[in-house]
Amino acid sequence: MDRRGLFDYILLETTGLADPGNIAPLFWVDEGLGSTIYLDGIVTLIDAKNILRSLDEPPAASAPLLTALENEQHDRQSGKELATAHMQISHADVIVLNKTDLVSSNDLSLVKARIEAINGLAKIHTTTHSRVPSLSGLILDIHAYDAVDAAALNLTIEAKGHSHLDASISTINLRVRVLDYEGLRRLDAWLRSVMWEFALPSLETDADAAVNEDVDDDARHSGFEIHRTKGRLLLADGSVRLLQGVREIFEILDAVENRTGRSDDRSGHDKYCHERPDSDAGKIVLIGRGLLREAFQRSLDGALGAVNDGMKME
Ligand SMILES: Nc1nc2c(ncn2[C@@H]2O[C@H](COP(=O)(O)OP(=O)(O)OP(=O)(O)O)[C@@H](O)[C@H]2O)c(=O)[nH]1
Repeated sequence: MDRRGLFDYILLETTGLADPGNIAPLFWVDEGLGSTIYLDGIVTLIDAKNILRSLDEPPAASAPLLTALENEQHDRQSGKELATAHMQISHADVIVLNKTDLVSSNDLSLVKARIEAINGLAKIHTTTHSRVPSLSGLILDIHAYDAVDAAALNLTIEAKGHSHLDASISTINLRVRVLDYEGLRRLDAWLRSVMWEFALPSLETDADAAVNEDVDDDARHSGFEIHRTKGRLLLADGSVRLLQGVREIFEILDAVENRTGRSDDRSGHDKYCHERPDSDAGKIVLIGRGLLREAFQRSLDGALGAVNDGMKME
């Protein structure tokens, strides 16, 4: 970086065994530190012919060189274990699904469905010989860590609807009510519990939350892990905040958006958008292992509580 201005992009190709979630936080540096590098996004290249086998083989066979952190993560897992291929798909912002000429269109549909079941957010480009129509916007300059496309969040799951295809890992979509500042504080606390403690706050243990007799044991679900987080939060003052996260690191940013709900670039963090987007609720999308949508939704609703309905702004 001493040679400022000489590089347009840095494209880091990891080994086929790398877990992108260990690497991404290193490059997702706080702007306050003055780094001229930012994490643009994670692109995963998939071999359409071999991917299903890679997803189904046990982790020990697919990833013999696990780091200590990965071992710890595998130890935490219950049920079906994750292959490295799962990690590389779940963290991807863009997926290049290559060698499509080597599979039938039927098999290609199965592969796509399986990928979408794991990661409902990633944009998938099908290719032969990895040829994409252009690099910019598809592979480079994707701004996956600053923009949050409202339409993409809304489409996730509902439209794709393959959430049970992969038992190990999935994408879930949570509704978030319009938030006042207290609600935003509570959401932040909920995210910290979920991402840092791997604990889903239940209404029974959260003294601040309203008592709800419907809560049962699965509301306090654990043994999950979250790989990627994205969200759009609507505030009662009409502004929009964006949520971005990878593994235990997350950030809530002010958004600049136009009417379509498509967010602008990083330069706009300090300004607020006062356009109310079409949908009447915020959305959080989580990608990870062991995510039970109903339990997460109930826990989140409970954590946000009645204060959230008050629409009080300071
Ligand atoms: N039929 C067909 N062959 C392809 C395609 N893409 C790559 N290949 C061929 O597959 C062979 C192996 O290449 P890759 O699978 O890309 O190997 P790689 O992943 O770069 O290998 P490593 O980086 O060592 O992991 C080469 O002969 C490529 O020409 C494709 O879309 N269709």
